[in-house]
Amino acid sequence: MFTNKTLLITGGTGSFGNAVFKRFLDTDIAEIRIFSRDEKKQDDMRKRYNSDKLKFYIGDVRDARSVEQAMRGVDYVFHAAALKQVPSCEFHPMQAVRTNVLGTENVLEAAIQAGVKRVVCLSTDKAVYPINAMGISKAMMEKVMVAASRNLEGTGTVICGTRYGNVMASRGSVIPLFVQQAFAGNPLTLTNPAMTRFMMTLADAVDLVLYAFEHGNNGDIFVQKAPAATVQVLAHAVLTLMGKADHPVHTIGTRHGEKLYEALLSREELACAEDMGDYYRVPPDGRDLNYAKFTEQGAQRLTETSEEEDYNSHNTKRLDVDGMKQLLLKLDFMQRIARGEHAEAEE
Ligand SMILES: O=c1ccn([C@@H]2O[C@H](COP(=O)(O)OP(=O)(O)O[C@H]3O[C@H](CO)[C@@H](O)[C@H](O)[C@H]3O)[C@@H](O)[C@H]2O)c(=O)[nH]1
Repeated sequence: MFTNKTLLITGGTGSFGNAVFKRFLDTDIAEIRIFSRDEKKQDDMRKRYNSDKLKFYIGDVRDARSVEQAMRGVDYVFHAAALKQVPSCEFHPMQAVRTNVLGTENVLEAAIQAGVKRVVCLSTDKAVYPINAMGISKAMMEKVMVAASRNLEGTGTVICGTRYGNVMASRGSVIPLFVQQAFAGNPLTLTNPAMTRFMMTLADAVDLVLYAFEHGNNGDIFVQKAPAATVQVLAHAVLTLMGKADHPVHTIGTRHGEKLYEALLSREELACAEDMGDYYRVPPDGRDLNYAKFTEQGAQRLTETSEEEDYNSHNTKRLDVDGMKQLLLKLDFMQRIARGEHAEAEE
């Protein structure tokens, strides 16, 4: 299916990069290029997978030349390189602009120049109604992606995007933190018990990106319909699975730049989204820059009085403690923790 094809993954040494290349490793793809700044992780991957298909490119999406060099002869791109920590982007917003916005421009320009066939850009729910620098920079990344996709008719290049929410048990996230606090005999720290988050596994995130890869048209953004839970439910589910249902839990308050709930689609996007079963597809705004058209043609389905809501972690399917436990047990990490073993966070 992918004979003689070359795939490039920017940010390829990260958790997503690792998960996605494994899906391609056993196909007939000719080459998978791992592009990242991280020499050490590249070396670890080289030794660990020892595959002729894997090629390693040291570079930075901020450095257009490094991107152009890695892009030569590439057919498909997954653009996963990003600054994604909320606090660090909050303190260094221009670093988020350089990597997430300008870096994306570099990747897309290079991909178009090199005649790449398909590019999928990875975004986050934090880009919808953004309130922190990370989300704002990702929202701009999406705008750069959609704008670039407008000029591609007749070129053979398709650029589209995905948004996903929290990846359960990813490194540095709340699930491994709760587990570690419970092991250490410290109270679990809840920011706000009523705060909700979409719950997705890394496998779900990869499925979503591969769905976009297969079905995306220029400028489309795909999201997966996902369940959500409050952090209180999450904490109780983790503790019950560890056999520590009575472990103390403290409320510490909302952190800087955090929302009570996340949205995967804005109200305006949901109004024109195509329901594809497990996914929503949001096509780009097809109006051109002709001023009259842009200002006079409103979205048909949305009026000021329309009751249409956004798609968010408060109004999606809500998991109770049992449902949350079942979902947690899909994770290798949680299965091991539930058996009383030590486990590292999902990659
Ligand atoms: O001690 C803690 C830490 C976190 N939380 C809550 O747990 C939820 C998830 O927090 P966390 O795992 O830190 O994720 P987010 O801050 O939502 O951000 C994650 O999810 C984003 C995608 O939405 C990624 O871009 C980020 O890199 C990743 O850290 C939130 O409601 C937090 O308020 C607690 O209750 N107690």
